[in-house]
Amino acid sequence: MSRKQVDHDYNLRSMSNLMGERWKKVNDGGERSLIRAPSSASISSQGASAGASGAPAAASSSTTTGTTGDLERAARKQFQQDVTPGFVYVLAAFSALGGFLFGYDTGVISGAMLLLKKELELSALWQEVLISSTVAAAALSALLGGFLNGLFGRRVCILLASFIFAVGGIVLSTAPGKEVLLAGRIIVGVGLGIASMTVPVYIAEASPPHLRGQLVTVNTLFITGGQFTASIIDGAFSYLQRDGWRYMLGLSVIPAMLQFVGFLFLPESPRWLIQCGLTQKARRVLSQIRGNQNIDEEYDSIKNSIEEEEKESGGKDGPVIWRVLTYPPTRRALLVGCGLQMFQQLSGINTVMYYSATILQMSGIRDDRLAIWLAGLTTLTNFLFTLLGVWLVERVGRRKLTLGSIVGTCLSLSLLAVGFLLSAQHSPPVTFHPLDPSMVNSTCSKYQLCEPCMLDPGCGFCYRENGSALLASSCVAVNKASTEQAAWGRCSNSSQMKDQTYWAYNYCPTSYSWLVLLGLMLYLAAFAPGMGPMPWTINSEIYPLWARSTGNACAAGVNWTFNILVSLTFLHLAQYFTYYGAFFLYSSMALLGFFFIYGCLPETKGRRLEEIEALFENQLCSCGASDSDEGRQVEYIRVKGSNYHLSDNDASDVD
Ligand SMILES: O[C@H]1[C@H](O)[C@@H](O)[C@H](O)[C@@H](O)[C@H]1O
Repeated sequence: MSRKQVDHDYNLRSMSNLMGERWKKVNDGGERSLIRAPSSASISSQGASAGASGAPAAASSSTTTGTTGDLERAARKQFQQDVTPGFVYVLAAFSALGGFLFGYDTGVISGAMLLLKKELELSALWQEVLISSTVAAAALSALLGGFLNGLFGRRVCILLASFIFAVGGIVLSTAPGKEVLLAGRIIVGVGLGIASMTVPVYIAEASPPHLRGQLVTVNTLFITGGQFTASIIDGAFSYLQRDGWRYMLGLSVIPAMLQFVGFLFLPESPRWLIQCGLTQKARRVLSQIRGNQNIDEEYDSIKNSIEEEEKESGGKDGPVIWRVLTYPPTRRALLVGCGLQMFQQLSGINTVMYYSATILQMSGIRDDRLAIWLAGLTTLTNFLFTLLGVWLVERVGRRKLTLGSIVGTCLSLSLLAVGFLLSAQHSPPVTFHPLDPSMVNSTCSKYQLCEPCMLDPGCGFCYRENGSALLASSCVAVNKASTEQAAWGRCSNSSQMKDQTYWAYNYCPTSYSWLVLLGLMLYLAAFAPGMGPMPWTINSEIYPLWARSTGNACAAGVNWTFNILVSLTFLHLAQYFTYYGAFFLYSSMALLGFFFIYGCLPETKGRRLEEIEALFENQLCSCGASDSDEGRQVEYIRVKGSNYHLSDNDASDVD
């Protein structure tokens, strides 16, 4: 049914009905009523047909004022709370274990590596390969996940991912050598890629619209929760010098098994079932997820939309990706989805997380173990502020949350950069030039300041501290086996470093560390509620069903690809442009991201999944213009015979 017809068919009768009396049937005896009229912008955003139908809607708008609006909102909220059965929360929690494993497996490796490199005598290259192989495998398998999702459904893919995670965990914890470790890391990466693109889609498809944003964002909360848990486990097992890494890497088997067992009992996405023609099963599942409410209308509307979607996509043949790219609304959605994921990573989140221990060391925490524990503070902050995002997403909407977050991210990155700049400008001089006995790395002795010395990966800064004064500071070669000490001289044996003698690798002692620390905390507070979760949440909702797996697969692939790109280039970037240069670069990326989001990201809050495609019917990047109309989108209440519960799929009228 087109919007034009709908607007003629439905009319607002009386607000008092909403609060207790029954809605009367309108015109054709239809069961639905339109409340709250569309703004001109939202009408036009729904396509030309909507324009002609604005009149009756506008009439009803004029009746919806002041207190009636409040009553309506209160009633809607009440109904929505009444109709949200607990099962959907269980379903979201078990799915989000995939997010937990994502966070745990990507986070735990940094602590494990500290032990691994000693025990297995890993070269720098092997360390890098072990870390990045997982992310590279995830990038590829996310793309494969799109294909598997369409073919076997969401549930099978989540089962497969948790099985792969469990196998990967077992391989890693029992690995006899680095080659098997590498195999284990690749296996885990394959699981990560599939889970990262499937879980948000599954949750979005099972959730009612008023909770969808919140529940999908819970998945990112679990990601950051996994990263936090990983840092605690890293801290705890760092005391176990022998085999500690086996526990760190192996513990992921527990949540993986839990998810696997849980998903043996959880249902397939009803939307995918309908798409596959398994209609009876879809009905059963929908009714189970909705707590046995009457699901006829929701079922019908999903089914109709799917049929319409298929028709509108041109009924074209060929691979889905081709159809996505040649059909303008999905092509635009894909650009927005991939752009968001790209800017999330270009804002440097993983560099900041990875670099947090060093930042803490700069601020004077020299004890390694304490630095590891305090790095846990970074992951905790990330987690807590993601929680804020879960709370905000349905209150302020995706668009405002993402925009606010990227502005804060951009500013705090600039603050971080200024902190590094001031540290560099006040870099302590090298005052002592001992003769390198082995002449292994003579370049180190050429540096006159700490800054260039620490930017050279082959050198470190050895100094003595007396109060706030630095004495006898020298630049010496780093021990290739462990960056925790120098290759020779005073700083070559940590247990013998007496008289307030310290070894600084990768950082310089500075009195501006507080600024860097402040920048770090502000960065996490700004990034975590919006830029962290929103790219995943928004991607799970912006594609029509036929394009959803493919769209999410591409966007997840982009996320992993930029993740690896940013983390692998950071040290080189710092070497050539210095730390402040690198952070200014991330900050400019965030600024670009702001313009992109401002211009191109429409608000999807409260809309039914099948309705969102219409938001991409207009030319891309014309969203900024409709900002002022955001709060005035169309909202519907469906009244079913004697059952006048607000439907959780209340926008189905527009189909
Ligand atoms: O959304 C997540 C989250 O923000 C994580 O903290 C980050 O490590 C991931 O790369 C990102 O995709």
